[in-house]
Amino acid sequence: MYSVKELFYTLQGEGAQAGRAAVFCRFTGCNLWSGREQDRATAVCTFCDTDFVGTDGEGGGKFATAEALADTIAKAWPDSQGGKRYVVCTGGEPLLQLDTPLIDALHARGFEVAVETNGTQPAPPGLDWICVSPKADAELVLTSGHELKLVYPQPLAQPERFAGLDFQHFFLQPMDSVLQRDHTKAAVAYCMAHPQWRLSVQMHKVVGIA
Ligand SMILES: C[S@@+](CC[C@H](N)C(=O)[O-])C[C@H]1O[C@@H](n2cnc3c(N)ncnc32)[C@H](O)[C@@H]1O
Ligand SMILES: Nc1nc2[nH]cc(C(=O)O)c2c(=O)[nH]1
Ligand code: SF4
Ligand SMILES: [Mg+2]
Repeated sequence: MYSVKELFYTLQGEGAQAGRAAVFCRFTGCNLWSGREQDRATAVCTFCDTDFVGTDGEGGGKFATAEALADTIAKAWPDSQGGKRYVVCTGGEPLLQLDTPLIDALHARGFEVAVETNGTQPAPPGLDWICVSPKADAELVLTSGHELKLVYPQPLAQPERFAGLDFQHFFLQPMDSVLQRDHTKAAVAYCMAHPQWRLSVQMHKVVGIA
Protein backbone atom coordinates (compact mmCIF):
# COMPACT_ATOMS: atom_id res chain seq x y z
CA MET A 1 0.00 0.00 0.00
CA TYR A 2 1.33 3.43 -1.00
CA SER A 3 0.03 6.62 0.58
CA VAL A 4 0.25 9.69 -1.67
CA LYS A 5 -0.49 13.27 -0.63
CA GLU A 6 -0.64 14.67 -4.16
CA LEU A 7 0.29 13.70 -7.71
CA PHE A 8 0.58 16.27 -10.50
CA TYR A 9 2.38 17.27 -13.68
CA THR A 10 4.65 20.33 -13.56
CA LEU A 11 8.26 21.40 -14.15
CA GLN A 12 11.05 20.35 -11.80
CA GLY A 13 11.85 23.60 -10.03
CA GLU A 14 15.11 22.75 -8.27
CA GLY A 15 18.63 21.53 -8.89
CA ALA A 16 20.32 20.26 -12.04
CA GLN A 17 17.04 19.12 -13.66
CA ALA A 18 15.27 22.45 -13.12
CA GLY A 19 12.98 23.31 -16.00
CA ARG A 20 12.32 19.69 -16.97
CA ALA A 21 8.73 18.45 -17.26
CA ALA A 22 7.94 15.89 -14.58
CA VAL A 23 5.16 14.11 -12.78
CA PHE A 24 5.53 14.79 -9.06
CA CYS A 25 4.45 12.02 -6.71
CA ARG A 26 4.43 13.38 -3.18
CA PHE A 27 4.31 10.56 -0.62
CA THR A 28 2.62 11.10 2.73
CA GLY A 29 4.69 11.30 5.92
CA CYS A 30 8.24 12.06 7.02
CA ASN A 31 10.59 10.66 9.66
CA LEU A 32 11.97 14.12 10.59
CA TRP A 33 8.68 16.01 11.28
CA SER A 34 5.09 14.98 11.97
CA GLY A 35 3.88 17.72 9.61
CA ARG A 36 1.86 19.35 12.42
CA GLU A 37 2.68 23.02 13.02
CA GLN A 38 2.57 22.54 16.81
CA ASP A 39 5.45 20.03 16.48
CA ARG A 40 7.63 22.11 14.15
CA ALA A 41 9.82 23.81 16.77
CA THR A 42 10.79 20.49 18.36
CA ALA A 43 11.18 18.52 15.10
CA VAL A 44 14.51 17.31 13.71
CA CYS A 45 13.75 19.25 10.49
CA THR A 46 12.18 22.62 11.31
CA PHE A 47 12.12 24.59 8.03
CA CYS A 48 9.95 22.40 5.80
CA ASP A 49 7.97 24.27 3.13
CA THR A 50 5.62 21.38 2.35
CA ASP A 51 2.29 19.88 3.45
CA PHE A 52 2.72 16.10 3.31
CA VAL A 53 0.00 15.04 5.76
CA GLY A 54 -2.86 12.89 4.53
CA THR A 55 -3.97 11.93 1.02
CA ASP A 56 -6.30 14.84 0.29
CA GLY A 57 -4.20 16.78 -2.26
CA GLU A 58 -4.67 16.95 -6.04
CA GLY A 59 -4.33 13.40 -7.37
CA GLY A 60 -3.65 12.02 -3.88
CA GLY A 61 -4.92 8.74 -2.46
CA LYS A 62 -4.03 5.26 -1.31
CA PHE A 63 -2.76 2.82 -3.92
CA ALA A 64 -2.95 -0.89 -3.17
CA THR A 65 -0.27 -1.99 -5.65
CA ALA A 66 2.78 -0.67 -7.49
CA GLU A 67 0.92 -1.24 -10.78
CA ALA A 68 -2.02 0.93 -9.67
CA LEU A 69 0.24 3.82 -8.64
CA ALA A 70 2.43 3.53 -11.74
CA ASP A 71 -0.68 3.53 -13.97
CA THR A 72 -1.90 6.73 -12.28
CA ILE A 73 1.52 8.36 -12.73
CA ALA A 74 1.57 7.33 -16.40
CA LYS A 75 -1.91 8.86 -16.89
CA ALA A 76 -0.57 12.18 -15.57
CA TRP A 77 1.98 12.33 -18.41
CA PRO A 78 0.64 14.14 -21.53
CA ASP A 79 0.11 12.36 -24.84
CA SER A 80 2.41 14.79 -26.64
CA GLN A 81 5.50 13.62 -28.47
CA GLY A 82 9.17 13.77 -27.56
CA GLY A 83 11.21 13.82 -24.39
CA LYS A 84 11.76 11.09 -21.85
CA ARG A 85 9.01 10.52 -19.29
CA TYR A 86 10.19 11.70 -15.88
CA VAL A 87 8.73 11.16 -12.41
CA VAL A 88 10.02 12.85 -9.25
CA CYS A 89 9.22 10.94 -6.08
CA THR A 90 9.16 13.31 -3.13
CA GLY A 91 7.25 13.90 0.07
CA GLY A 92 7.44 13.88 2.92
CA GLU A 93 10.20 11.31 2.80
CA PRO A 94 9.75 9.14 -0.29
CA LEU A 95 12.28 6.46 0.70
CA LEU A 96 9.93 5.38 3.48
CA GLN A 97 7.65 4.01 0.74
CA LEU A 98 9.38 3.88 -2.66
CA ASP A 99 10.45 0.29 -3.30
CA THR A 100 11.75 -1.96 -6.08
CA PRO A 101 8.30 -3.06 -7.35
CA LEU A 102 7.28 0.57 -7.88
CA ILE A 103 10.60 1.50 -9.55
CA ASP A 104 10.22 -1.51 -11.86
CA ALA A 105 6.61 -0.64 -12.67
CA LEU A 106 7.61 2.94 -13.55
CA HIS A 107 10.51 1.78 -15.72
CA ALA A 108 8.11 -0.59 -17.50
CA ARG A 109 6.00 2.46 -18.39
CA GLY A 110 8.96 4.32 -19.85
CA PHE A 111 9.80 6.61 -16.93
CA GLU A 112 13.11 7.81 -15.61
CA VAL A 113 12.68 7.72 -11.84
CA ALA A 114 14.04 10.52 -9.64
CA VAL A 115 13.90 10.90 -5.88
CA GLU A 116 14.17 13.85 -3.50
CA THR A 117 15.35 12.50 -0.17
CA ASN A 118 16.65 13.69 3.19
CA GLY A 119 19.32 10.96 3.00
CA THR A 120 18.41 9.19 6.23
CA GLN A 121 17.35 5.98 4.47
CA PRO A 122 19.25 3.72 2.08
CA ALA A 123 18.06 3.98 -1.52
CA PRO A 124 16.68 0.97 -3.38
CA PRO A 125 18.67 0.06 -6.52
CA GLY A 126 17.67 1.26 -9.97
CA LEU A 127 16.93 4.93 -9.32
CA ASP A 128 17.87 7.15 -12.27
CA TRP A 129 18.36 10.36 -10.28
CA ILE A 130 19.04 10.71 -6.57
CA CYS A 131 18.90 14.15 -4.96
CA VAL A 132 20.02 14.12 -1.33
CA SER A 133 19.22 17.11 0.89
CA PRO A 134 20.95 16.66 4.27
CA LYS A 135 19.41 18.01 7.45
CA ALA A 136 21.65 19.32 10.25
CA ASP A 137 20.28 17.17 13.06
CA ALA A 138 19.72 13.93 11.13
CA GLU A 139 22.29 11.23 10.46
CA LEU A 140 23.20 11.02 6.78
CA VAL A 141 23.33 7.42 5.53
CA LEU A 142 22.96 8.08 1.80
CA THR A 143 26.36 9.56 0.93
CA SER A 144 26.36 9.15 -2.85
CA GLY A 145 24.00 10.10 -5.65
CA HIS A 146 23.55 12.50 -8.53
CA GLU A 147 23.08 15.78 -6.71
CA LEU A 148 23.51 17.01 -3.19
CA LYS A 149 21.19 19.96 -2.55
CA LEU A 150 21.81 21.63 0.78
CA VAL A 151 19.25 24.08 2.13
CA TYR A 152 21.26 27.10 3.23
CA PRO A 153 22.06 28.34 5.77
CA GLN A 154 21.95 25.58 8.36
CA PRO A 155 24.52 26.64 10.99
CA LEU A 156 25.09 23.04 12.10
CA ALA A 157 25.34 21.71 8.52
CA GLN A 158 28.00 23.75 6.75
CA PRO A 159 28.65 22.91 3.07
CA GLU A 160 32.24 21.90 3.91
CA ARG A 161 30.85 18.83 5.69
CA PHE A 162 29.43 17.48 2.41
CA ALA A 163 31.83 18.79 -0.25
CA GLY A 164 33.86 15.57 -0.38
CA LEU A 165 30.93 13.18 -0.82
CA ASP A 166 30.31 11.18 -4.00
CA PHE A 167 27.91 13.40 -5.98
CA GLN A 168 28.01 14.81 -9.52
CA HIS A 169 26.46 18.18 -8.57
CA PHE A 170 26.53 20.33 -5.44
CA PHE A 171 23.80 22.94 -4.90
CA LEU A 172 22.95 25.44 -2.21
CA GLN A 173 19.24 26.21 -2.06
CA PRO A 174 18.35 29.33 -0.06
CA MET A 175 16.05 28.50 2.85
CA ASP A 176 12.57 29.84 2.15
CA SER A 177 11.27 31.76 5.17
CA VAL A 178 10.65 35.39 6.10
CA LEU A 179 14.44 35.76 5.73
CA GLN A 180 14.52 34.27 2.22
CA ARG A 181 16.20 37.33 0.67
CA ASP A 182 19.03 37.28 3.24
CA HIS A 183 19.46 33.53 2.76
CA THR A 184 19.70 34.03 -1.00
CA LYS A 185 22.38 36.71 -0.59
CA ALA A 186 24.37 34.46 1.70
CA ALA A 187 24.08 31.50 -0.69
CA VAL A 188 25.19 33.64 -3.63
CA ALA A 189 28.24 34.79 -1.66
CA TYR A 190 29.10 31.21 -0.69
CA CYS A 191 28.85 29.93 -4.28
CA MET A 192 31.01 32.79 -5.55
CA ALA A 193 33.66 31.98 -2.94
CA HIS A 194 33.39 28.18 -3.46
CA PRO A 195 32.77 27.43 -7.16
CA GLN A 196 32.20 23.73 -6.51
CA TRP A 197 28.75 24.85 -5.36
CA ARG A 198 25.97 26.21 -7.57
CA LEU A 199 22.87 28.16 -6.62
CA SER A 200 19.50 26.40 -6.80
CA VAL A 201 16.68 28.93 -6.95
CA GLN A 202 13.27 27.34 -6.35
CA MET A 203 12.15 28.28 -9.85
CA HIS A 204 8.56 27.02 -9.41
CA LYS A 205 7.99 29.61 -6.67
CA VAL A 206 9.37 32.38 -8.90
CA VAL A 207 7.16 31.51 -11.87
CA GLY A 208 4.13 30.57 -9.79
CA ILE A 209 3.61 26.90 -10.61
CA ALA A 210 3.23 23.91 -8.27
C1 LIG B 1 9.89 18.97 1.00
S1 LIG B 1 11.39 18.11 0.72
C2 LIG B 1 10.82 16.43 0.44
C3 LIG B 1 11.94 15.45 0.20
C4 LIG B 1 12.80 15.04 1.41
N1 LIG B 1 12.04 14.91 2.60
C5 LIG B 1 13.90 16.05 1.61
O1 LIG B 1 13.88 16.77 2.61
O2 LIG B 1 14.81 16.10 0.74
C6 LIG B 1 11.86 18.63 -0.95
C7 LIG B 1 13.04 19.59 -1.03
O3 LIG B 1 12.65 20.84 -0.49
C8 LIG B 1 13.69 21.33 0.32
N2 LIG B 1 13.11 22.29 1.25
C9 LIG B 1 12.27 22.03 2.26
N3 LIG B 1 11.93 23.15 2.92
C10 LIG B 1 12.59 24.16 2.30
C11 LIG B 1 12.68 25.57 2.53
N4 LIG B 1 12.01 26.15 3.53
N5 LIG B 1 13.45 26.30 1.70
C12 LIG B 1 14.14 25.71 0.68
N6 LIG B 1 14.09 24.40 0.43
C13 LIG B 1 13.34 23.61 1.24
C14 LIG B 1 14.23 20.06 0.95
O4 LIG B 1 15.50 20.23 1.55
C15 LIG B 1 14.26 19.14 -0.24
O5 LIG B 1 15.42 19.36 -1.00
N1 LIG C 1 7.99 22.42 -9.23
C1 LIG C 1 8.46 21.82 -8.13
N2 LIG C 1 9.72 21.38 -8.11
C2 LIG C 1 10.15 20.74 -6.99
N3 LIG C 1 11.37 20.16 -6.79
C3 LIG C 1 11.36 19.57 -5.58
C4 LIG C 1 10.11 19.76 -4.99
C5 LIG C 1 9.70 19.07 -3.75
O1 LIG C 1 8.82 19.54 -3.04
O2 LIG C 1 10.26 18.00 -3.49
C6 LIG C 1 9.35 20.53 -5.87
C7 LIG C 1 8.02 21.05 -5.88
O3 LIG C 1 7.26 21.01 -4.91
N4 LIG C 1 7.63 21.68 -7.04
S1 SF4 D 1 12.92 16.02 5.74
FE1 SF4 D 1 11.98 16.87 3.87
S2 SF4 D 1 9.77 16.46 4.03
FE2 SF4 D 1 10.70 16.00 6.02
S3 SF4 D 1 10.30 17.85 7.17
FE3 SF4 D 1 12.34 18.09 6.25
S4 SF4 D 1 12.09 19.07 4.25
FE4 SF4 D 1 10.07 18.40 4.97
MG1 LIG E 1 8.41 21.59 -2.83
